[in-house]
Amino acid sequence: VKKIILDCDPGHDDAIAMLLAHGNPNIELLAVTTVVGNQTLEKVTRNALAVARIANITGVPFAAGSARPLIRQIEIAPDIHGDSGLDGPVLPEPAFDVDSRHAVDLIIETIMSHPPKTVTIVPTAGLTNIALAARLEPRIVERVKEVVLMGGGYHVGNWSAVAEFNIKIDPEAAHIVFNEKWPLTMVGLDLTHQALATPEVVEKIKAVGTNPAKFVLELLEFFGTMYKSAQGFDYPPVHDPCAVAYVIDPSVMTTQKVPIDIELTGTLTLGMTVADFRSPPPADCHTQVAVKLDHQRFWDLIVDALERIGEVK
Ligand SMILES: Nc1ccc([C@@H]2N[C@H](CO)[C@@H](O)[C@H]2O)cc1
Ligand SMILES: [Ca+2]
Repeated sequence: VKKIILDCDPGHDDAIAMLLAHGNPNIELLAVTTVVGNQTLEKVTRNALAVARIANITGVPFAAGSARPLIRQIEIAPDIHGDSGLDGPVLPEPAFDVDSRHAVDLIIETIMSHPPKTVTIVPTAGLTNIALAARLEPRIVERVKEVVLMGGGYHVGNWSAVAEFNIKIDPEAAHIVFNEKWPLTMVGLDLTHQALATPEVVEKIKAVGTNPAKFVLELLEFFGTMYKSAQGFDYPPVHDPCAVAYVIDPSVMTTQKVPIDIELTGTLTLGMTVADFRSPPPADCHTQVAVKLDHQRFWDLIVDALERIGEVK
């Protein structure tokens, strides 16, 4: 079983990533932490607790983290996620309250209380909490098993011509995270733009026939409408579950070792994840990018997770 910390900003695709992590038997969700991104910290935290209620996630601490990027001004994404950050479905009242600890403290405590190389960090949002954790307790860098994040893109951008939202909203935090020597897998837009929720996928989810599945359908409906109007996609790319899917079964996508660094001073390129494919990667290269997704197997994992979650009233 893979033990993970999910650091997220729900967010339609973050919500589906949480359901996948909760429903898949190979994953143990140790903690869920939130950070400003798709919406304000308050909104994404409330959304995370609502998803926990919908999926009946219990016994897992949910802690709120940074309300702002390290240095820059807040950028949110209402054009895609709406004013609540999880527009579309009616959200229930949370079943439990957010943990009293700060997300950064919960991340550190979780990693330091488990054996070395047993906990995976799965960020699906801006990297502010992860950067702060590495600065507050540098020992987590050696101790984590790996970082598997949704973010960046080696040839694709969505928040600028060349930068992806999770990186660009806090590029200094991303620079810290990508330059620590922990094993890091970047599941970027190059990969996640293949994870389209096509009508066939929607039919399979509909066939599950439970309330959590209905919630996912309502998320995809809104997300799809906004993606069409804002970015001209016929079907929405569901980014964040791709990072969880890699942790579940690395063979669900191909990867390539490549040095990556983050642009901090470019006028046109701020927040770009610059992958240097030029020469064979150095022997000590600790980063890799995700390239090709097995679309069928990816969506089968999500349908399977929903089937295992079953009905929740
Ligand atoms: N336009 C847009 C902006 C932000 C996101 C969020 N950021 C990442 C994709 O860029 C995902 O984690 C998703 O939650 C998705 C689309
Ligand atoms: Ca996200």
